[in-house]
Amino acid sequence: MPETVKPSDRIYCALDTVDVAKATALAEALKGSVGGIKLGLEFFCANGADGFKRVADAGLPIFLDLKFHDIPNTVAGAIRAVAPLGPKLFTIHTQGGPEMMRRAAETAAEEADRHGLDKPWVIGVSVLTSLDGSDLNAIGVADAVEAQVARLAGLAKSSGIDGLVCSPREITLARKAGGETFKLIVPGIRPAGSAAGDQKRVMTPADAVTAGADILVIGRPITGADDPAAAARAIADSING
Ligand SMILES: O=c1ccn([C@@H]2O[C@H](COP(=O)(O)O)[C@@H](O)[C@H]2O)c(=O)[nH]1
Repeated sequence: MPETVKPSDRIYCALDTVDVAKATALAEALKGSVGGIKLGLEFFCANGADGFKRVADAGLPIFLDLKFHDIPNTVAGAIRAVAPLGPKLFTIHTQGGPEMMRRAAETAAEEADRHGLDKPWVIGVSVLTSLDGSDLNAIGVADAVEAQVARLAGLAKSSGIDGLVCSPREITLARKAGGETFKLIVPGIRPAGSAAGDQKRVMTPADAVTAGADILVIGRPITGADDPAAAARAIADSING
């Protein structure tokens, strides 16, 4: 992403709700204050493609965060199913392995071509921001979070996908592994004084942008505010500052 990107354009607001009316109202209210909307498992499981289209009608780019994690053939099929919706980016799990990531990249390109759409960014989730080193150890990963993210970033890059979801604390090492054009999509963002909730690896919006994040994924600090658009604008101003 070029250096001239407006701070608000870097913010994608996560609308984690089952309520389509609430999500569409938020998407309308946030126009001009954020760069895009993230729809994830909670929203999509409840509302599917029709719900996606209703939110997309607000006109903001959509990040479809379904974190596909399955065998290559099944992930390719899921990508074929969501491609016609035209998300700007979508997620798969890097832990699905190199063959799955290669098939995902190929399928996304083929389907975009077939439907006459821009190719979506295929983004690999590395280590969820709700995990820390002891959680990794509990699932049998002996390495530190940083080493595991660096490994998965290198694998994502060599498998031909467009970027990585990582916590703000791993931006520098993920950039080193992926290079300048590799998109870094970063949740675990908390303005100073916000509750971390279930996020374990967090940073402020300004520090994450300074570290090199392309997109900041921010949910509750915006959606839980009395005035979500004002909260998003305050976050963009904090990045400017
Ligand atoms: O590692 C990850 C991957 C995805 N997410 C998603 O980002 C948002 C964060 O919401 P907050 O309310 O700002 O915590 C949420 O939709 C997650 O599914 C993540 O947090 N970490």
